[in-house]
Amino acid sequence: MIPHTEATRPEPGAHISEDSLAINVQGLSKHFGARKAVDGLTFSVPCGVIAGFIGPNGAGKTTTIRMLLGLIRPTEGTATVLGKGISHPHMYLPHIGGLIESPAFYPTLSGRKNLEVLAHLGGHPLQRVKQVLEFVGLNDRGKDLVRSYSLGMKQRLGVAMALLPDPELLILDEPANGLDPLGIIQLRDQLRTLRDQGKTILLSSHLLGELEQVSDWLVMLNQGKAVFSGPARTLVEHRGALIVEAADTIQRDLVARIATEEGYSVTQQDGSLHITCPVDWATELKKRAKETGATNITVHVREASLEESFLAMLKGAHQ
Ligand SMILES: Nc1ncnc2c1ncn2[C@@H]1O[C@H](COP(=O)(O)OP(=O)(O)OP(=O)(O)O)[C@@H](O)[C@H]1O
Repeated sequence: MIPHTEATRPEPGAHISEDSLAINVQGLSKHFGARKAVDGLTFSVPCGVIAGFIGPNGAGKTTTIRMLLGLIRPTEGTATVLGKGISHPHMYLPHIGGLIESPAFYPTLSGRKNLEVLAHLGGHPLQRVKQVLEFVGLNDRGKDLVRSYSLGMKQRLGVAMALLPDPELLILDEPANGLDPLGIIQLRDQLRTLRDQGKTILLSSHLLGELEQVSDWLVMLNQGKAVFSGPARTLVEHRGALIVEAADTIQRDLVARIATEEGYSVTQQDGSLHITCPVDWATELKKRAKETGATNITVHVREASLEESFLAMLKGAHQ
């Protein structure tokens, strides 16, 4: 499997072959009694991207991650991680690093010692401990006992733990938990560095602004199902808005009618029309406006934020 670099990272809409997928989930379900935590979930993540994994509380993100890490078995469906089926996690676990919920440490050992113990157990070279401590910015606190660490420092140590095996794929569940704003910026840079080394990162977070800045790929979950899986650009471009200024009310009404007939929501704001639609519909709108005689209009394109896209997706708004 060839990891994607800056040059080979998939472009929006590019066809992605199955063997270039780091994660491929097909119809995966996990039921806890009558509760369907994950319900026929299908999505994929290509190699070499940072994939944001988002969804409201209880959407099934952690349950999915637990299945991908081989911690629980699915009720139905299949998935592959690095090309190997999740029914045989020992085939791929040595190549992945995971951080899920609050990682467990030995509180009475130092951060460095915790990593040394894990390196020993996992058969990783001891020099990795220094490298990962430096990478997460904990080198000068490495000698301190973990029980004296702040929440953010424990999160950093958790990321260091996940990096110990120099994994091809990193699965991080809420890694920004407890990090201060500087820590979040540093984490973002660290993730980009790892991606640029060719690694794939699946990252769940409630901080949509953060995910928006760092994700190449997005998987959105709601009630155990994927409501979107694809390049991040596609989503925000698709969910944008057009702000139309017209020379007079007749032309404005003509434009409003074209958009309404197309099924898009149209509102008036400060004398302009606000059309919620894919931003690439601007060309079609201008053409049709001209045909109907609205020749003196200006169309501004406004891409939606990830938050707006996410909310619209959850409401099942017109695409
Ligand atoms: N072991 C379990 N037993 C019973 N129900 C569970 C179990 N684990 C998860 N659930 C339920 O499955 C659903 C999905 O939970 P999950 O933790 O996967 O969601 P999540 O998307 O990670 O949520 P959050 O963003 O709040 O962490 C929830 O309704 C949860 O209560």
